Amino acid sequence: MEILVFGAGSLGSLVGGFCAREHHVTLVGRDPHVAAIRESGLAVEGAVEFTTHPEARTTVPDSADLALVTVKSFDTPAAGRALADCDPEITCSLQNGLGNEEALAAQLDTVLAGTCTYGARRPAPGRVECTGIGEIALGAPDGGPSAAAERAVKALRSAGIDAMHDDGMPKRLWRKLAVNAGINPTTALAGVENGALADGPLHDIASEAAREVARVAREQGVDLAESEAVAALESVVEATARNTSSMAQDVEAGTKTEIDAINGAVVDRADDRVPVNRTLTALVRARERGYGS
Ligand SMILES: NC(=O)C1=CN([C@@H]2O[C@H](COP(=O)(O)OP(=O)(O)OC[C@H]3O[C@@H](n4cnc5c(N)ncnc54)[C@H](OP(=O)(O)O)[C@@H]3O)[C@@H](O)[C@H]2O)C=CC1
Ligand SMILES: CC(C)(CO)C(=O)C(=O)O
Repeated sequence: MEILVFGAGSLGSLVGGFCAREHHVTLVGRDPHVAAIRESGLAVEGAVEFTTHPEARTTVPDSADLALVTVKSFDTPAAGRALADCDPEITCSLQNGLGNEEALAAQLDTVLAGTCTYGARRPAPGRVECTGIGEIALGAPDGGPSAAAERAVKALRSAGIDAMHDDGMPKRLWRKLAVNAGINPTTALAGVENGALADGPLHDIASEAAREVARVAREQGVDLAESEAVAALESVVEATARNTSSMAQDVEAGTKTEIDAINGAVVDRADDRVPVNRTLTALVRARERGYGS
């Protein structure tokens, strides 16, 4: 299969690296990472170790069977516009947050929703570290069967990725949103690892944020119980206790966060009051503007 990974950062390099062992893969990213891969290949380290040689470039190729989108959510509209030039048969978001599929579908025909629980970081150009083996779930954004998802899952599985087709993606996306809405801003603002949310006041803030997400999900017709959202949050806190969340890393580095697609998206979609998500959104936006840093 011709697989294009748009956004060769941490996650894109890891997933693209796996895929390159079985398929023709083009990583679209930025220099110096792209230049290093062209020079010496991509070294995958950590929980899995191998070197692979995907094509790497800074612009999209002419065509692709499957495009995996792994830019941060604020770059999704630009990714959609760039991908329209090569018109992939199937495009799938593996990103966190809400709204990525809609942004891609504004430019592209067959768009799938995806969630990914693999962990990745990029220690240096040409290298990517797998910080945790997880799974990728793909499916139609509105749920139901999808031949495109079946095809994409088959391609990922043949490359050694634990991938599955889920015909209930809306619930899966909202459950992951509840986890990220609880963990990411709370760890970012408190400057702590995920494990600090296991109990005490930070647990209370994160779990109330997750409960609000479940309430908004139900307003949107997605049957996510508050207890299920909190249980998902607690299980990820335990499994990723030593992780510094992506938002905590972004705030620490002074770079833009995905707050708009995570807690901001909950606030935008809420019919009712969501005070914890509203407050977390405002505080992270203030940090992005340099307040309190
Ligand atoms: N890392 C992880 O373990 C996981 C991440 N996710 C989600 O996956 C998504 C990606 O995360 P992550 O990999 O950590 O983010 P990164 O910032 O590491 O990767 C995104 C990459 O895309 C590049 N990029 C953006 N726009 C373009 C463009 N137009 N052309 C070429 N390259 C471009 C960025 O470059 P630049 O920074 O220079 O703009 C960056 O290198 C997020 O939504 C995240 O929440 C989900 C599960 C796990
Ligand atoms: C699951 C979690 C919270 C792991 O750190 C994550 O997705 C992130 O950091 O963005």
